[in-house]
Amino acid sequence: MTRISDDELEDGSQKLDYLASFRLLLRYAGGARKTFIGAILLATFAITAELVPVWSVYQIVTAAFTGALSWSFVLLHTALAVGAILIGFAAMGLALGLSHIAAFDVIYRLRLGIARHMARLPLGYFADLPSGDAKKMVIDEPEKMELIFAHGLPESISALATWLAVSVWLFVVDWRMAIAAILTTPISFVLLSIAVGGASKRAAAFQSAGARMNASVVEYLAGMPVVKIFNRTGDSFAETSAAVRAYVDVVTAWAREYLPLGGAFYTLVLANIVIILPVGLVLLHLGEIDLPTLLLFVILGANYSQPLIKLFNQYHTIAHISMGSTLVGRLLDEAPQADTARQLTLPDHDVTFDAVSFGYGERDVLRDVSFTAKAGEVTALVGPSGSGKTTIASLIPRFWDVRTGRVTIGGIDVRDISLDQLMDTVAFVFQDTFLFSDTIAANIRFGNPGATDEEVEAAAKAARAHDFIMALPQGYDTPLGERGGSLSGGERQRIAIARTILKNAPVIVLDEATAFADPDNEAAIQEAIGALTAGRTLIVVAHRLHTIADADSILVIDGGRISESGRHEALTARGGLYAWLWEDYVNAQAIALRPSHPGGSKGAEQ
Ligand SMILES: Nc1ncnc2c1ncn2[C@@H]1O[C@H](COP(=O)(O)OP(=O)(O)OP(=O)(O)O)[C@@H](O)[C@H]1O
Repeated sequence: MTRISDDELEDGSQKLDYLASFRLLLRYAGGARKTFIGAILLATFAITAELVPVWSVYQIVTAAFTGALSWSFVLLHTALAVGAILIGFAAMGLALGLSHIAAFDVIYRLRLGIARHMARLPLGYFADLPSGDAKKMVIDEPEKMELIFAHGLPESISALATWLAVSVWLFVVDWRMAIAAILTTPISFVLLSIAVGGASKRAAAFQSAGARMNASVVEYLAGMPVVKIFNRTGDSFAETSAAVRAYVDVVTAWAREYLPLGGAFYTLVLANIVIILPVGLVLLHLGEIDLPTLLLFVILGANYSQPLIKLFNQYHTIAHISMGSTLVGRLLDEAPQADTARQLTLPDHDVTFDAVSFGYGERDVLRDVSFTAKAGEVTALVGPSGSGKTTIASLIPRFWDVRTGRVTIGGIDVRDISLDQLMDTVAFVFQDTFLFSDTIAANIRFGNPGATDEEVEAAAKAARAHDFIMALPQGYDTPLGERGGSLSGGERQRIAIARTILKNAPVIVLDEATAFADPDNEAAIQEAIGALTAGRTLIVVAHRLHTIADADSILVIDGGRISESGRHEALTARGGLYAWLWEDYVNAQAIALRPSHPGGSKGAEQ
């Protein structure tokens, strides 16, 4: 899984992988490599050009002391200084332009790579991935990397290159003064590495506290109806407020640990004047250096470690972004689902499970499941909650792959059928119907983008959805709210069935919703399902047992195994688990429909 586990989050000692973003950069740089190198060279040139005025002053002062000063000399060096400033300014602008072009190129490729990779992961993976996480991976995290790729990288490398070049120059001018100028730098770096080490240990806790705070606020807002109905506003807000407090605590602890040493670093890096000046004055007094050299070190030496501050300011950006880049890296390392380009002709559309075992992670859920759902028949999966019915259904379109055994369609292992062909062959109606924020017609047409208006309407009629659609003010052109929120649950499911009818897939898997038990809707949904059946392999995960009393085959799932199978009459007569489930169901229905419950089954749902 790409999410950082709770244990990792709790354990603040998890170290940051500072190179995570750079690894992604190398992987997706492609043709942008040259542009990046160009940007770095230009930025180095620009920063070096900033030193020309200092060099010019040094030359003028030296000339003044040696008696070689002339107006033309001063003018030449002034012109050089001004020219260098202008050229440096232009070069830096160009460097940033290039680094942005390269960064957006890499981020575009990275986003595409993540999206392509996600499309090749088992579909079940997304059931476990909160939709916010998916967006974070594709949109937000790559976006943040722009700060590293477009700014951090060229600025850091050019700052380091410039610092090294100036160091060499200072050593060439006078090695003793150069040592005096550089002396505080190693000490300040030792302090910084201690500060960074301490802060990086808290990085995971920092990220997790931030993520929890966000999640808590979003949940608080999203769960407002439930919070209000149960009158838990105070408790619920207390939890959100605790999450915000926890974040503040982590940030404060981080700041307390980082700031003293971090502050000492910034002070020391720029404190070399306290060494340069006394050492310089002694050497001047001894006649070892001349005044221009002392001035050069005072002007240049005192500030020359400034680029290093720029470099280490990037540390915060990199630390902030590395955790996200690590998650993106882990997502990209998830094994994709094996696929084949072969287009096969399936001899028939019988679906067979052959000694299938499967589990989520370490946990076994299905054990040695074998059955055949015949084309043209209705096969029902029934059993207690959590017995594995939905899991069996989800192995058919390869939402997950089996652990052992095989699932076949027309005798061919689903893993040998291309994913494209498999998706064309199998339609899956989910318990939780997903509708897009688009018109009703567009939602139905999603099953077959080429369908005409007449075909869309015919599918809606077959799904018993046409009448309620026509009763809406804009009919088929009625826009739906987010996730179809403006329709009732039963209406949403009939739209989903219409979409499936239009898809016209030979194998249909229907994970029956439990929630829509009001009699009108139920009868309509039953008729809609009837329309799906003709000539197809229909596999229904059934909760309301009377809906499958006529099924050609009923498989009773218990603890991940098939405990019984047969038709309704035979199974009820057998007196086993199915008979018990049926009796239980009939009793529950009788209670729900008793006149003392005016709301009927709806009342029972509350
Ligand atoms: N994505 C998942 N990750 C981990 N465990 C899962 C996942 N999906 C289901 N499970 C577990 O697998 C077992 C079987 O779940 P499944 O949804 O197949 O049961 P079910 O018979 O369809 O239940 P219900 O009738 O309540 O829908 C359950 O214990 C469930 O907690």
